[in-house]
Amino acid sequence: MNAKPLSARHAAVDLLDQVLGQGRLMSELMHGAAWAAMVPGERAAAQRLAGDVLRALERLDRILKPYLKKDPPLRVRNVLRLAAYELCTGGAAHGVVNEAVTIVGRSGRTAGMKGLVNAVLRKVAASGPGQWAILRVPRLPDWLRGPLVEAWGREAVAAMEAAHFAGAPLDLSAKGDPAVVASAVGGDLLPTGSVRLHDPGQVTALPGYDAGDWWVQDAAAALPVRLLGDVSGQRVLDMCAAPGGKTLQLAAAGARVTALDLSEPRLERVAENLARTGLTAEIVAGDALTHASEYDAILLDAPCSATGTIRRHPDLPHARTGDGIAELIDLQAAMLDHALGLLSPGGRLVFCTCSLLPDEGEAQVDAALARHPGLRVLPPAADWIEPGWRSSEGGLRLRPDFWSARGGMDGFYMALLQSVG
Ligand SMILES: C[S@@+](CC[C@H](N)C(=O)[O-])C[C@H]1O[C@@H](n2cnc3c(N)ncnc32)[C@H](O)[C@@H]1O
Repeated sequence: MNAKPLSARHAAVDLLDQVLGQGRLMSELMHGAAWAAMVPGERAAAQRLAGDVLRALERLDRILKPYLKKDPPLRVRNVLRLAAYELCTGGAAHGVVNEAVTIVGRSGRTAGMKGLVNAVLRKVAASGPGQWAILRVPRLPDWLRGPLVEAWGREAVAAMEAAHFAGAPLDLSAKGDPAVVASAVGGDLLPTGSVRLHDPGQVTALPGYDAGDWWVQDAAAALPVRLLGDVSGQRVLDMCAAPGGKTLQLAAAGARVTALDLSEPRLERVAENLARTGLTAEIVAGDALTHASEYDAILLDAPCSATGTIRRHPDLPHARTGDGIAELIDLQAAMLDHALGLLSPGGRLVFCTCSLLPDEGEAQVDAALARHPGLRVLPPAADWIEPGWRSSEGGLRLRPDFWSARGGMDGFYMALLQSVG
């Protein structure tokens, strides 16, 4: 007999265990038989619940602390965190507490703590909602908070933390006229041309999904391609292309795109996205550091810490520790150097990263200017650029606390480069 599919809460606790216990990212985890057996609505609910708990982790631990004399095993703590989140945000106590006790009871290693879970949650049901309303916005873990405070100051980081806690709306990029997409899906047309939905429901059920009229892409992530200007008919290399949001933009703008990426599985997503939208690009599996050809323009969306995407990936600050960023910085510099050698005379290159760390953005461009005497930053010219976005070396710095009244944007850095002489 087949086992009963996991409930959303049970699957959410499994996700929390692996993110917080093993440093895994949620995107790596939502595969396999147990996930496939779940009803789609339950899968989405599990992902949402785990994400909400990770956003609120510090606040939940503060609420639970007075009721825990000893530190419980991680799984029990995660069951308590999830239930506390639901109790503090309007969940019905009976159902929430019962399922928490059931989940703990399923494993011989935790079954002995059913009574504790029940008792703690009864107390949280009474006092938690009042505390929830007054506790501070959860802070980022120290490995990230420290460098961000150094780069942007305490006030800016507090505003970023508020943006991370608030989560992100859904942004779409249109294949054709964004005003038509905005009206079809009932979204807002942003000044930069993206379409924003605050309460989208199921993405694949939105009008125009099957027809490939749009794709999901954060408003900030849609800007690097726009810095390249008119690419119609030009040979453009999307040097780190997968899953392909920027490839789609380039193809929709009429470029002859080569979509290069090291990861074949990730390139399958590029192929699927091209097929759904009816756009074309040459897909190449290969290493950006050895790729050889010549291009009129190159988009280098380099691998990075992804610290700009935390609004959408609240698991990242908890699953990561900051290890490996120095290697990424070296890789970004090597990719940039190699990319400059692939440009035809007068060719343009956009370097960008979805990072909040200046070492992966402003400092990377400063260092490239020092290494390449003929290299220039071309200050981007577009009516949608706000003065506060410009950085001193000539690039654009976007942060999650920008556009707060509109619902924020991902953190991103981008600069338009050209070699002269
Ligand atoms: C930030 S993601 C790219 C996102 C993509 N531009 C988009 O908009 O959908 C970075 C990509 O770099 C790829 N990558 C990492 N090392 C690489 C290498 N040496 N050569 C080519 N691609 C690489 C990764 O597989 C990953 O897909």
